[in-house]
Amino acid sequence: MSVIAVILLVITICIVFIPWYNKHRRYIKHLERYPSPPRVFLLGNALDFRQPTAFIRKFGEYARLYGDVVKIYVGPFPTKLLVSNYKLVEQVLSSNKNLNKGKEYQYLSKWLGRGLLICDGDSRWKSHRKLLLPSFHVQVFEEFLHVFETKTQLLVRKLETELDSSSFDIQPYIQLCSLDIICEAALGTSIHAQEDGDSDYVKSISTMCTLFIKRSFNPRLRNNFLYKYSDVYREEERVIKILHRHSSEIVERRKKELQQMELVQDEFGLKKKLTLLDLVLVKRNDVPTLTDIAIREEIDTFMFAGHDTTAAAMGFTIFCLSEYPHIQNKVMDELNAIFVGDVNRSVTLQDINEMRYLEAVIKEALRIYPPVPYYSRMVTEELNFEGGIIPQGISLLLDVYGLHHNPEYFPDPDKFLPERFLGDRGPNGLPYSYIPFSAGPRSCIGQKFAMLEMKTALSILLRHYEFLPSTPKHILSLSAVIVLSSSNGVRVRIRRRIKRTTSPTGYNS
Ligand code: HEM
Repeated sequence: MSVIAVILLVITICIVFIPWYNKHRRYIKHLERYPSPPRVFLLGNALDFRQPTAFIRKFGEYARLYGDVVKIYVGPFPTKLLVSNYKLVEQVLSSNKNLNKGKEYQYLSKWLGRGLLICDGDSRWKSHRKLLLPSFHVQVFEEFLHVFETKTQLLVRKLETELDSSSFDIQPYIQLCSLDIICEAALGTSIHAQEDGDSDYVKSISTMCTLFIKRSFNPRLRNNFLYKYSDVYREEERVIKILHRHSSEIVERRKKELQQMELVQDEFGLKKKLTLLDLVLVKRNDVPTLTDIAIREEIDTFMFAGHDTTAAAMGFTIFCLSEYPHIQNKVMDELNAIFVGDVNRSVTLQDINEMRYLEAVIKEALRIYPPVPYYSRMVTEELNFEGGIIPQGISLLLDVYGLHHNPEYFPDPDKFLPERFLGDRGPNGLPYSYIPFSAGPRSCIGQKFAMLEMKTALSILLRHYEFLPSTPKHILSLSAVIVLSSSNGVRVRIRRRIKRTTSPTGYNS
């Protein structure tokens, strides 16, 4: 190697390595007071997260052994804090600062671009959120009830094949139903996921989630340069093409249809055949950053953020109901009073408002099994917390699962007790201890949509079927692949619910 080459190498090292090293030394200094689990040289704690099923167990163990703010190393330096400290969670979520998501979210950026979920919390995010918010108004949702209903009726028919099974995994059924719902409600198009679960689009969504988790905790794949030479990268390129082609085609088709439609404008834009995409298309001229690509990104975001989460919540709610028959009976009493024994009557918004106990049941299932068990925020403005500093560049991993299972906030945390949610003030008067939809400025925009979808779908399913525990008893193996799932399925048994003959209303099994 020539002298010049050596000098250039030294200069490069100085330019790249020294600032990088200094930044991380700062982290070490400021984060000194937080404990950390034992780690491996250069790899840090990465080896603890080779399996998605390890997350819940490992994070639980970290919090138990090291406290409610734990330093995590992914590589040679600390980059994350696992946070289940109520005060810090409140400080982060309620603030208008530090609205950027953690670094891991970038790994979804090829798919979701700068869509609402993963974009930085800047003025662009603010204007898009403001524009999209009216699309999630309850008045708009009345249009979606029909979609929720027809897709759930199809699910009811699909489940008939399981009537004789001693147990089966209900999750894939619900997942496809939820995908059908979000596609029809968000895009106004039917992808017939329940009829063709093997479609490339459906499979690509699930592959993307798996690739994301592979990258998040693998130091080699986290490096953008090395990542480009991996199999994971090639697989990602393949599925992204499928996902983008699908949503772009739909956006283009819908744009043409809208031009041809005779529009009757109301305060939300359209009166008939309203979809989330229509609402965005109608309002696009108000926001210059809402280009064709940005619209596709928002639609991809709805697809991603809106289907797996809701499916997980419904699957776990059904599992809880199968395990707690007396609670299922209470839900049925409520449904009997509302539908007066009619299995087929359509659900109205008025009915939904009356389903208070079912709502408490769903909320309690969201507590025990939060569909997004962890989410993260990047510290962009250093935080003052308990007399110390959390420096810029650190990612805060908010431990929703840990908070929801903390006996201090929820006595008997593993018990399914919907009654916790029947009062007006929430379960304990501590709003940041229960955050399945996050909270504050970047909370879930689809929360009301999801609750409406779940209440409609569950009220239909429960009028048709009784959910029973599987034999032998099924123990869930929880796995956090962005969204909480059970790696051995969500197994239950079903029995057709028969209308009671002794009483004018109600059902029996
Ligand atoms: C039970 C169902 C759902 C759960 C548990 C859930 C949970 C969450 C959580 C925890 C966040 C914050 C994530 C973070 O900070 O990284 C979030 C954000 C978001 N959710 Fe949901 N979600 C659900 C359903 C939906 C639905 C149905 C939609 C759309 C139709 C949706 C769209 C979004 C969007 C766009 C954001 C980003 C909001 C922003 O940053 O401004 N979600 N959701």
